[in-house]
Amino acid sequence: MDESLSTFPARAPPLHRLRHARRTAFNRMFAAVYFCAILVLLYRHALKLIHSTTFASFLISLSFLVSDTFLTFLWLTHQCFLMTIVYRDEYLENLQNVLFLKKSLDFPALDVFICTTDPYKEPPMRLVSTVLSVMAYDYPTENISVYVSDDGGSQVTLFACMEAAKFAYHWLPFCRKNNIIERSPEAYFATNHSSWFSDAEEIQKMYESMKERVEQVLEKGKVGEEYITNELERKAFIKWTNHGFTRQDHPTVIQVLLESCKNKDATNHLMPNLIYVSREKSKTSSHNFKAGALNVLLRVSATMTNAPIILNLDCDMYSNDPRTPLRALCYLLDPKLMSQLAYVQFPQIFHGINKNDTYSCEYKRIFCCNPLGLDGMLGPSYVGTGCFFNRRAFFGSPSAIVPPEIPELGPDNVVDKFIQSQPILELAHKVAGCNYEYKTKWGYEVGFRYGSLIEDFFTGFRLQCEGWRSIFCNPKRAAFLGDAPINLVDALNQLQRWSIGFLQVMFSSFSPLTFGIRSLGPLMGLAYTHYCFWPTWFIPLTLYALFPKLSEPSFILYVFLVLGAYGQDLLEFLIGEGTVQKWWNDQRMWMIRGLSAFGYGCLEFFLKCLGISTYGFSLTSKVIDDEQSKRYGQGMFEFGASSNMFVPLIMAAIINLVSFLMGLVQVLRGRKMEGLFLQIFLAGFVVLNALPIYEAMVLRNDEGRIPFKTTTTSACLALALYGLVSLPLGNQTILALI
Ligand SMILES: O=c1ccn([C@@H]2O[C@H](COP(=O)(O)OP(=O)(O)O[C@H]3O[C@H](CO)[C@@H](O)[C@H](O)[C@H]3O)[C@@H](O)[C@H]2O)c(=O)[nH]1
Ligand SMILES: [Mn+2]
Repeated sequence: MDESLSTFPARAPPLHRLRHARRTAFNRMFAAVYFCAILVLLYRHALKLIHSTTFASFLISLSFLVSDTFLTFLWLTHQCFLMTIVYRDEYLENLQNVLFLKKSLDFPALDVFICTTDPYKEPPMRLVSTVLSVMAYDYPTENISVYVSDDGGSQVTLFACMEAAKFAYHWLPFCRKNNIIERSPEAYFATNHSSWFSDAEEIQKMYESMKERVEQVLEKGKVGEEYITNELERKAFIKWTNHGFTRQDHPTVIQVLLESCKNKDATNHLMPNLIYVSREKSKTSSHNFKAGALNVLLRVSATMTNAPIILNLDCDMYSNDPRTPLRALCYLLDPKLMSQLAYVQFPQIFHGINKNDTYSCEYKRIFCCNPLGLDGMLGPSYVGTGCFFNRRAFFGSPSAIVPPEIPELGPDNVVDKFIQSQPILELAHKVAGCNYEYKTKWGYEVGFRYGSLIEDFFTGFRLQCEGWRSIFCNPKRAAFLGDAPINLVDALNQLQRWSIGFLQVMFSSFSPLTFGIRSLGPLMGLAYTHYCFWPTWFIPLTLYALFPKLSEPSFILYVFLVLGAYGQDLLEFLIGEGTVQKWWNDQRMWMIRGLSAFGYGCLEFFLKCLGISTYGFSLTSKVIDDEQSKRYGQGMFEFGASSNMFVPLIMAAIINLVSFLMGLVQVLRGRKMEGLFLQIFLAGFVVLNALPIYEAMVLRNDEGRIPFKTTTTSACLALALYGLVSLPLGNQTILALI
């Protein structure tokens, strides 16, 4: 397991260390006990099924057996995250020695891919900060090349990149001289550090004036004459004036904004390469969203720099620590690991999350907890950003290379011409064309994987199936920081897209073992959703079928299973530096997602399977509205825009409230508590979770409240559902309730 320590040549100092978490022993024991409990439960369900006397009880027993078998499967898959939890440390100080031993005295070249799509949803200034944060890495600057992919084909984005290039002239020396840690200018100026350095004020002025220009251009939607400073720039922007240049239909635009062998900064240091790429688009071809963009960058960068190491970032994920590439190198340069290692994944960490993370957008499990467990096995999934790749991994398994159609794109090709030379630019344009991949292996066997809306997971999954491994690197100081959605609609839209992706990964790569290990983890939420929400669609039905006597062993089993799962989950969450309140919001959000985003995602997925509809990539908005952000800070739920997704949610909230109140009335009327306990307990639990929903339905007047129309629709549907469910059950249930 500990490949780093045991196999390192005696002379070489270690680059990293691996530690096993002590809690795995407990996890394994607990899993054994829990599994026995599940088996007993399933056995009891089976017995009930065999001995059922009426058709209704047969159906109910069957549904319990089927759903609990499914849950068992989910539980089993989740165990992969808990059985082999590992932690890692890196020794950055030993890197130089290792490079010396390898006789390659310089650090390997690094190509950074940054994706952006829509300047109105992804503010260009955010992109500028992300770009600058990597350009200013503590790394030989001439070895860094930053490629920006603009899927929006927007001149505003190109303008922002040009501004970033000009600002870098001052920013890079400033960071170097003052040893700044926060190298995203936006993040740096947002804190109060500026007064520490004499030149900080001046550079802040430059930053503000750049910001003003970019925002003015954004507002106008195009780059006016007054912003163009030379002929080269004019030539670049002329492309947009061509007839028929639209976002969905335009030729490739590649603009080299900085070339390291030519451009120097204010202190005469070399600058990194900075290249803007907007791939060709046409309405008639499929573009494969982000993975499509990344594959274009993979080829364009191969023609220009072909660095052996690639860092992929989303436009809003700035680098928060200038030594991050060195950290990744501790693995990527490890002689014993490197031939098998496809990528080093850092967690996605979000800033600006409110105190208790109302929408549970930290995704601690997906991005922090689960990868620790996966790292002990084949390695973490690739999550789309903050990931350093070995370029070679995109071209077949570690043992057999799959050559690309032209040798210039191969991982071993050495580029010996200037980036801006005619043949290089010609080839770069050619490989960015939208028909280039036609009848090739790109997207399936070569490059980033196509076919799902979370191509990221798919890509990592494919690499692991090919025999590569990956590493999870989780330093104390967050390596990358990004924005999370701050309203419910955005948070749910994001998850709807993910859930479609998970389903796709699941169905297209079915192999019982890997299937669970790789892709189902996040769907574990369904398990909790099931336990808590099984009753809310069928309250009367469930109560009828559930165990009226609290002393029944099945009931006790259920309590153990529910509390056991919840308890272990809470523990894992707290160990991951979560708080109880955050955990509470997190479990609430799992229920909410189960009732909205997951449901709609599944529906969309099956409609697509049946060929009825198709889906797109609804981009997560990164624009922050002040009022909204204030309410977010106060921890209020922001419903805002009316969305169908809220309907099932509000229905569940109403049904549970009614059920809870009815239960209470029964108790007050003096009925025996025993039969009602479950109703009151389960419905009460849901009611407690749904408090912000009731508040947003009736008590609030601000923009974030639930639209009246959504409330009435949901109430009517809830009534209809109640009628529908009570009908076939007839008097029995009604009697049971009265
Ligand atoms: O056609 C497209 C669509 C999206 N993107 C880029 O993809 C990135 C992620 O899009 P975003 O809307 O921010 O998705 P999120 O749901 O916020 O992102 C999470 O989920 C994605 C998968 O759905 C992952 O790729 C991301 O890394 C992860 O942060 C952004 O940089 C986009 O610009 C493209 O380049 N082209
Ligand atoms: Mn994002």
